[in-house]
Amino acid sequence: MTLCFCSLPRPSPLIHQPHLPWNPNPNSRSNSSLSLSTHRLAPSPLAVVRVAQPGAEVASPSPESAAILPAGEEEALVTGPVNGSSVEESEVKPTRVKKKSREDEDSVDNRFTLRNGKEVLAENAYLVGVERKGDPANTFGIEESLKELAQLADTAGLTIVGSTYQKLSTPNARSYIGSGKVSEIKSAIHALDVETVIFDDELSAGQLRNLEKAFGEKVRVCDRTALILDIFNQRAATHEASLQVALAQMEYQLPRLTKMWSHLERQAGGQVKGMGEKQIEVDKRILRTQIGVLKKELESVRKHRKQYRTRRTAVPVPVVSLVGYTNAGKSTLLNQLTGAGVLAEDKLFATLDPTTRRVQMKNGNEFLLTDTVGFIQKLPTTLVAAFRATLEEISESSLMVHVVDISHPLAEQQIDAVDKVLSELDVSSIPKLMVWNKVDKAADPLKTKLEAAKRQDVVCISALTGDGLQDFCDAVQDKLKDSMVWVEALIPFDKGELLSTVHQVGMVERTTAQICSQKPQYKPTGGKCRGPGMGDDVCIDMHHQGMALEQLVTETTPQTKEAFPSHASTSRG
Ligand SMILES: Nc1nc2c(ncn2[C@@H]2O[C@H](COP(=O)(O)OP(=O)(O)OP(=O)(O)O)[C@@H](O)[C@H]2O)c(=O)[nH]1
Ligand SMILES: [Mg+2]
Repeated sequence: MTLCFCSLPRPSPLIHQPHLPWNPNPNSRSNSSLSLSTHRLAPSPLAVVRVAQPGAEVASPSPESAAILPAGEEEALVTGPVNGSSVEESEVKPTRVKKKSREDEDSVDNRFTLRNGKEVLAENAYLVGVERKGDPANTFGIEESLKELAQLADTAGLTIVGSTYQKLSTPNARSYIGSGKVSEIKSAIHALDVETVIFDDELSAGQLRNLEKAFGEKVRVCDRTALILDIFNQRAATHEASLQVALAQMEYQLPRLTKMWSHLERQAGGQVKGMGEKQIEVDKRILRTQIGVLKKELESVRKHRKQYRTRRTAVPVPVVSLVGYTNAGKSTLLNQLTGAGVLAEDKLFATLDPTTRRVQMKNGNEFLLTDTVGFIQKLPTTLVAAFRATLEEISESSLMVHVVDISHPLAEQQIDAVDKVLSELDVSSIPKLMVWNKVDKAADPLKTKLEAAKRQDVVCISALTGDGLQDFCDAVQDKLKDSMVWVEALIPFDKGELLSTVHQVGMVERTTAQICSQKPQYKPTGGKCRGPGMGDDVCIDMHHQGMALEQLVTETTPQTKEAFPSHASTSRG
């Protein structure tokens, strides 16, 4: 007889697939929730994207961006998809383009860069920040925050031509920055041919409007939130991600609709003011309806996703989710361990959709590893709320692995920013393991490793070179064990096939020969217990959590439903 000991995972790890069955075509235009969109209400992307239309060189997604085109002789009206994201046909809006001379065409051609398979016009962007004196929440420091904003702008396809910041105790209610700074930026706009001014903090509708007035209507003004939303919009590749981004954009747009109408007012020479006010109300109502429809659709996507994951819980393999600051190396780690081949690049928000893959450890144990969307400081709350379905992957995992880019000068601040977002999610009860990644890039890798060794719950790795991955798997296994309970169980000799399942889903601690006659309480009802000399039964001791073992036996081997669980004695370990 053989007595073995193993552990089983938390009872409800939910498993999912990266591409959901109800989304055969991620860029499908059949999303009914968006059909209410009118061209005026659709959030306008920041980047200008080239469309494949004969005779049209550039399609501008918004009236503002049309203005950035070099002055041309003639105007033409074309329709075309703005940026290839999942928008409805009805959203495809007429956009103004200019027919240009060959010289103009060449110069515009040179400014297009390829972003996520789309050609994006690299507008000249100028960055503006405010350092709030004595603000304890401002852990990043204004220069670092602006550096990150520059990275975001680069990811969105913009060209940074300059930046500035101002120290203020409180931002100006009307223009966010002081009037002197506004004049300084106006000069920079002329000198550097600036087309977009991006503010590092979220601006109110009034501030946006006033700054646009101050800088002139050819200059687009936006904030960090709009930039992040725009990147998400560019990157959304699945139906679910597109829905979530659309919702976040509409929520962001709702209080800012006045800005859009004031633009039209300018065109009409201020003659339609009263009508405009009425129109804003109508627009807001339409937008609210759209938000409601989107929320409903997302709720059904969520339910679908949940049902799908529940079906996969028949074999409760633990799920480990990778969380962390954007660009920390989560996808690289998933690729190294599983060969998933997901996109990993030196850009912010490379990943939007979660991907789950099975990790097989050397000792035969398995866990599922889920790559998730990265976080960032000042992450728009609308985005966190809209990505609820995606972020549920984290809240339903057995273990969270917080991946940190330890070579980054602001690693500590990034850790705090991630913890802040996590505190908004319902994940405080989930065990956490911290991984210091990119140790190969650290100033002193050896010192960093020694520092990690001193700390509990920290593993030092290089996802790129593969250094420390075995330590990582061991640490994951140890951590998973913490969330399991100890179970001692007898497997009847003639139910030996259960052993492989038990090894797969639990952690076998010990295997011992056990003579049934000495432990009559383990005598199986379904199997035949053999006495000494007649054969061995298998008695296992394992960690599991309550129903997991019952589920395992019930759902994977119904014929042993009566025999196995009734002979497993459980105790919290
Ligand atoms: N030197 C070094 N570079 C790494 C390591 N891990 C990841 N990188 C690089 O860091 C960049 C970002 O890696 P990703 O895996 O895309 O990062 P991520 O956390 O998935 O980023 P998001 O999807 O944006 O949240 C890529 O250029 C990787 O090659 C590492 O251990 N060492
Ligand atoms: Mg990633």
